[in-house]
Amino acid sequence: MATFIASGGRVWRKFVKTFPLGSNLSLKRSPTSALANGRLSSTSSENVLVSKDEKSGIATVRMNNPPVNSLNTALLLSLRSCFEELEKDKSCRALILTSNKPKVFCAGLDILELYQKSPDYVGQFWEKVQDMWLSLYGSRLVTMAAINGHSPAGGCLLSLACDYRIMAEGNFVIGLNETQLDLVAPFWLRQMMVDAIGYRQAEMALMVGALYPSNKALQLGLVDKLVPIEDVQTVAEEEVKNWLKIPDQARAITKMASRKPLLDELRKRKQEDIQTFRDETTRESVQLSIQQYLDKLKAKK
Ligand SMILES: CCCCCCCCC/C=C/C(=O)SCCNC(=O)CCNC(=O)[C@H](O)C(C)(C)COP(=O)(O)OP(=O)(O)OC[C@H]1O[C@@H](n2cnc3c(N)ncnc32)[C@H](O)[C@@H]1OP(=O)(O)O
Repeated sequence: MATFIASGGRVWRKFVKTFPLGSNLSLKRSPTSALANGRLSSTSSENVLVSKDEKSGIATVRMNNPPVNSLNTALLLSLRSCFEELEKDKSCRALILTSNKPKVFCAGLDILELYQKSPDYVGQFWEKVQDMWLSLYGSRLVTMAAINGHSPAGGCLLSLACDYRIMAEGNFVIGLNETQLDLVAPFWLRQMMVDAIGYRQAEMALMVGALYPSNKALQLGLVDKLVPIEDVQTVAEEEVKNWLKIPDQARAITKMASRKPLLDELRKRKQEDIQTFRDETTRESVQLSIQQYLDKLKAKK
């Protein structure tokens, strides 16, 4: 039986303040997890579970927002807060982002946050998406997406913001399907897709809102490695350890040099991007498409 330290370090005490510890403090870990050998700190909010191996400095962040980890306001705030706290924690060197519920990594933005809401509300919501992305994409840490299930739209956004993507084999999809909802992926999301799979493939994928099965995603370079679902976490930990053989400072400076232009561009155009999102999302025809998409999701059952 592992012992969990809920307030072992500065970062965790802060978390306890931010997220009152709930009944899920006894974070479940895969018995094969390499972190089982280290000293583990853990804490939890209701929607994000965090554990950190003190020896290696590897944190695992598990999204825990049933049923499908859709990114609502609360989850976006928790993720951002968690990324920022880990960033400040000098002993933290890497972050593995995964789902506490295998089979769905993240279903993307919570569509209900975009449906029948005021322009001000959706504008504020979009700013939370931007801020969460800025904190993950701009992180000094090694960031690894352990994609243990479906990862459409905002789920793909989270994955693309990481340095490396390991996905579960099988019948899971990933991609930017925004146009299927009558939405247009913003420039910074489109750019990450171009950077990952190249201009032509990204252009086609974005236009048709393609969702790719994991083997096709590997072929395109949208993900970097495919493994059986039960091995996703272990392989992510092994991969992180390889990355950590590189000196942190040189790796982080190199990462920032390549990401700074896109980070700066969003910072500069933040208000314009919010305005576009507000205008587009609240358009009557887009609201109708969102309603139809929601109906289609419900009819699936
Ligand atoms: C620049 C200007 C413009 C800019 C606009 C730019 C926006 C760009 C950025 C990103 C946009 C987005 O992410 S838009 C979101 C896009 N997301 C998607 O298209 C994913 C939709 N979901 C799915 O495909 C599936 O749920 C999937 C993830 C594969 C899991 O399938 P499952 O069979 O396991 O689960 P389901 O039965 O489908 O779902 C369980 C319940 O969760 C609900 N649900 C599923 N996905 C949901 C979601 N995203 N938001 C809310 N609710 C969701 C379902 O309706 C069910 O509700 P009940 O029936 O009540 O139980």
